[in-house]
Amino acid sequence: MSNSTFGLLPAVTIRAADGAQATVTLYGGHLVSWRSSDGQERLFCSRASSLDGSRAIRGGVPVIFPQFGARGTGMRHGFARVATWQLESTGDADGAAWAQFVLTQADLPEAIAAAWPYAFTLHLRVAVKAQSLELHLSVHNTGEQAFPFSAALHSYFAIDQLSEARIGGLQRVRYSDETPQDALQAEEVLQFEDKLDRIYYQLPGALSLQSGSHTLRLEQQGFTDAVVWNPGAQDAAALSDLADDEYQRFLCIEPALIQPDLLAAGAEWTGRQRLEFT
Ligand SMILES: O=P(O)(O)OC[C@H]1O[C@H](O)[C@H](O)[C@@H](O)[C@@H]1O
Repeated sequence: MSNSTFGLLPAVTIRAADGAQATVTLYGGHLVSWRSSDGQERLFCSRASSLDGSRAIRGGVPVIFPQFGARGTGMRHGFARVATWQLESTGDADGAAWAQFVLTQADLPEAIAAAWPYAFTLHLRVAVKAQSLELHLSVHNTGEQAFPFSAALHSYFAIDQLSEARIGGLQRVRYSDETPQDALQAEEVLQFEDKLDRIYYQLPGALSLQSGSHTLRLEQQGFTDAVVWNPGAQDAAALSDLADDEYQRFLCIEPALIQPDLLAAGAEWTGRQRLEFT
């Protein structure tokens, strides 16, 4: 483990013995870089992103908690991605390097804590080895009152070209988008070249993302749903923290728990994702 910086943000870099590495900024508990053991950067981060703690990082893996998007009365996508986490522990296990980060109610600025007055502890564990990455997010209700929450890992994967990327594992899965009716995906492979913003519910199994000669397998547990998002040309142009052409270079595939779950006092929820390139 070494301390580093990413832009102006303090960060922690972990390295496995085989060369796989990951960098997480304390701001957001945000995984900003994942290099598999072949040295390839697997995550996208916008060259126009703020990297000074003034707003969420555009890229990497933002942690979404306690609300997804505008589905609630709180901050868009919640406060976890703009709060400052702490490094709790690091280590090695079976050739993997890991680091665990923690965020509690006490770490929140007063106004945010007042607007969401529940006692909680979030843990994010990041582990890398060879061609794989494991992310564990847990939510612990440390208070005496139940609270509802949604959560997601808003991963931005680096791809060669949007129009050529292929997502598998979504056939016959129900999704919602901006149209009024939910639909079932007919195609075996999802391929698109401009804006797409869908929530797929109750995934039956693993997903795959093929880009160039690489195939990424995505497995998730605890997170029941997955969001697939790319802003496309027009929305990308309207995002000040994304360069106009950059939408072609990433795809967000986000393990998510969209319908708020009610977490009882003392209870804990864990969502896991395992990513592996083949
Ligand atoms: O711009 P942000 O707040 O980071 O949100 C970026 C995107 O996140 C999710 O993927 C949503 O489904 C999109 O509707 C949203 O545009």
